[in-house]
Amino acid sequence: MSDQAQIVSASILRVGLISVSDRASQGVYADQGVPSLKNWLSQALVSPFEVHERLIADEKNLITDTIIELVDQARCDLVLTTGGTGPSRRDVTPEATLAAATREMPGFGEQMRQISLQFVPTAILSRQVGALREIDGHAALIINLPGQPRAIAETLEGLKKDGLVVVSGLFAAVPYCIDLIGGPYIETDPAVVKAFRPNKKVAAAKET
Ligand SMILES: Nc1ncnc2c1ncn2[C@@H]1O[C@H](COP(=O)(O)OP(=O)(O)OP(=O)(O)O)[C@@H](O)[C@H]1O
Ligand SMILES: Nc1nc2c(c(=O)[nH]1)N[C@H]1C(S)=C(S)[C@@H](COP(=O)(O)O)O[C@H]1N2
Repeated sequence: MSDQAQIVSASILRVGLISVSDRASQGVYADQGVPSLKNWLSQALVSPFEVHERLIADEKNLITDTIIELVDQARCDLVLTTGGTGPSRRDVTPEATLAAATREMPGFGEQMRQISLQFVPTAILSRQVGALREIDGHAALIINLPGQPRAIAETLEGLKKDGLVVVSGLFAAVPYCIDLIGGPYIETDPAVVKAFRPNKKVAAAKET
């Protein structure tokens, strides 16, 4: 690992939240995507964070532009999208995400489908991806989540039984990923999701 990757910042985590929904963006139903994401983050994160919210239609260029704006202008370290990952013609969030990305992080999509299979057999219909957008002096992790509001907690938190983790939630890997791309140090409530950091040097750097 490079020295640069060891650098951790004490600054606030900036999170972009994008709800991708034709009907919620037209007011046909109230958006539950962004509120569910905010609610989950407020329970899971014990370190400071701020959110930048967007509610948009399932339009590929609009989704790509919104991700780019949140990373490049708002300087978000993490962008979570919800909705538009399935096989319907209007579901274009994965393609739009990859259009904004510099590198894909295939493990996020793989793990999300593993988790979701514990809840619904239709998990394999989600084409959700994880990716990085890296620009001069800044980088962000972008993760697609399914549109069903309940899927947000399911995929981020994973499956627990009698207090034990049966399938690890994908957020367990997010803090270390943010460390590695030079973002702020994130701490979670282990009762919601336990952050896993294999490299003790990063944790030690944070304590000094
Ligand atoms: N932002 C949202 N707020 C509330 N419920 C939602 C939202 N997005 C999706 N859902 C619910 O989850 C289901 C699956 O989400 P999906 O992203 O496939 O939406 P969809 O069927 O393409 O419709 P739309 O884009 O109009 O929300 C939706 O049919 C809807 O019941
Ligand atoms: N955890 C979880 N994952 C899930 C679901 C769900 O309810 N919970 N729904 C599935 C279904 S029915 C579909 S079609 C795909 C794509 O959903 P999206 O288009 O709303 O993103 O996500 C799948 N993944």
